[in-house]
Amino acid sequence: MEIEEQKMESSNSKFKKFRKRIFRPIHRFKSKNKDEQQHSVLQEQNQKVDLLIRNEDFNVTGFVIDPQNYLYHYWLGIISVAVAYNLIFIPARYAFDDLNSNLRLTWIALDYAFDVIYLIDIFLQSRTGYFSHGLFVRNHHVLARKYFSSHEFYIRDLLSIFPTDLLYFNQRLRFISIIRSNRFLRIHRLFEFQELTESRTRFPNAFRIGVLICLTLTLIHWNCCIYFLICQHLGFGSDEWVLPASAHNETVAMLYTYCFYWSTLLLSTIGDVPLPVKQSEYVFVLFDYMIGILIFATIIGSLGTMISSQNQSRQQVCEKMDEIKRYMKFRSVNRKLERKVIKWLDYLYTNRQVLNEEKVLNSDLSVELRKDLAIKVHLESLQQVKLFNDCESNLLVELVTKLKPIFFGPGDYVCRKGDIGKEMYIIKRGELAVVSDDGKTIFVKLKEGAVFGEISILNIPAIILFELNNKVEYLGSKHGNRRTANVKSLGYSDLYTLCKEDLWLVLDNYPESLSKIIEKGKSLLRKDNLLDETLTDKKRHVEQDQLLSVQHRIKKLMDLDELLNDRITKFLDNYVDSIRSFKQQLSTLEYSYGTRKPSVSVSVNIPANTSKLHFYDNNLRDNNINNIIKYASAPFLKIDQ
Ligand SMILES: Nc1ncnc2c1ncn2[C@@H]1O[C@@H]2COP(=O)(O)O[C@H]2[C@H]1O
Repeated sequence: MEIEEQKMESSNSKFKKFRKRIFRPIHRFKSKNKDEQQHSVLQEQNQKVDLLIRNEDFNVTGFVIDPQNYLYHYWLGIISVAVAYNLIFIPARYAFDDLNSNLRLTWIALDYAFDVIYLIDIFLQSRTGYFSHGLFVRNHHVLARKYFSSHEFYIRDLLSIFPTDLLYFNQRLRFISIIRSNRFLRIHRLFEFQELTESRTRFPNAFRIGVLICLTLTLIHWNCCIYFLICQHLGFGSDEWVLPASAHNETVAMLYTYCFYWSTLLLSTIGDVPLPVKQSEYVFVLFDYMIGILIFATIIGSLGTMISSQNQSRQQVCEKMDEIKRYMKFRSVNRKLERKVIKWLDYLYTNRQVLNEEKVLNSDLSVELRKDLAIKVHLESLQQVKLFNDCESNLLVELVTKLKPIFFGPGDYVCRKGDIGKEMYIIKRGELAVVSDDGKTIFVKLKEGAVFGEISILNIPAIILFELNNKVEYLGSKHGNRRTANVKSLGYSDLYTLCKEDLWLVLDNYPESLSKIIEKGKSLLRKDNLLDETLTDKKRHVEQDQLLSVQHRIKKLMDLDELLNDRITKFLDNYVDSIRSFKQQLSTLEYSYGTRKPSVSVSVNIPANTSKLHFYDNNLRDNNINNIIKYASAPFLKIDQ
């Protein structure tokens, strides 16, 4: 009895301990109020996040692959070949037994070579970095831990390399390829390769068509294998639908070709194949037709999308052109101008793929990427510009981001003599000319890389500096900020413009380059005798002042503003003080003289920097106290007793 009681007690205490262990957390949880619970949940979450973001996760600890690297892409290509091999040859070898048994050694070699690739792929996946909180995790311990604890590893990758070939030792399953079909599980790597290539290729549409063809051929191939298996199962020549009895004597190549042909006819829904006889045959054919319709719809749909996406830009262009034509008709534009506009649009839309460069560049790109792209596209052109030859490279980089594309047609004037210059031009493509006023005589031809329109925006001038004795004097360029010549486009030309404000904003930070550019501008003017060099020292000083950019002027104005504020504050202080003292002295006056007419002298205490105010102190003598009070609002009065 005692023993039994002891047993009972010990089992009870064990149960209590067990209960305690199980329910302790629940009790603890119950005891907390809702806020506490939420707090603890948050804390747990924070701890998790803390676990996720540790500095050492981002440290380089060993070999790690960056998925954005081309090496990763190449590897995906290799593993995709291995997957494709299995997808194609496992069903083929299972269906066409001769193919399997005739080349047994080759298959064994290929199978295990690709298995090695599968194994390497597992290793590489465990070393593939990823982005966490915007940073690249490159600690291989962290990567491996994450990969080997993931479902994907167990369900897809490990299972796909599971050595099912061991079943070969079973007499009934000897060298039956289908037992290796777990290798299909690695198909996600094939899709990954396809997606990555699609996003990276320069010919996405051609690639998509290629993928579509491969997919269709694979489906036809599988269907062909299934058809052959069904024929084998039902017996060759057993009815009209299956392969004829003579198929026994045919080579594998011939049998495969026939089955592939049959499968293509069926899946492409062309038909023209023997009608099914047995129920199982009907079911198979029906199933095939349905798959065929799906394939057909996918092909047509994909091709349609591709073609329409290619035509989309052309269609948009046509719509725009129609709109402009409608407008010209509505406004009764004459035929000549209309023809010119149409010709221009035609050139613009047929020769230029990118219509709105700015829009494209400003779309989804970061500021840095936009800058990089602008540098790549324009820097070379800007480096060719002689005006900027000796300038700092950073200046060019800054200027590059300010360039804007502009196009001109044959005979278009880019600028006319006497116009106010607001931008300079860099020729990207095409030919322009400096021409006489009537546009017939060509003085100079300007070609690719040349720059023009810089003179009027460089501020070598001030338009009018002095107006002494009714005589207007000019400094620097005799034309001031006006265009010095007519520039005409000879054919179609692509130019980049750089506007005056942008240029000066950038040049502000590069004073050395600024003086070099000004010197070059002067030498250009000197060549055409457009530079007034009879500058006195004073004029030079004024010239320099004129060269100050808008920013400098704004800064000066702001300084002036501060100075003015200071003065006003001082002035107000003085004003208050003098009012106070005036009131004191006035009350003293009233007290001393009573009702007698005061005889006072008023001295004006004006702050040094204040302009003179006219007070009529003589009047004060004649007026009474009220008059004095009236003048009290004037600040600078000091009344002596
Ligand atoms: N003889 C010339 N050779 C090359 N370019 C010129 C010549 N004369 C004028 N230009 C350019 O034509 C431009 C007309 O506008 P700008 O005066 O601003 O700047 C002028 C120069 O860049």
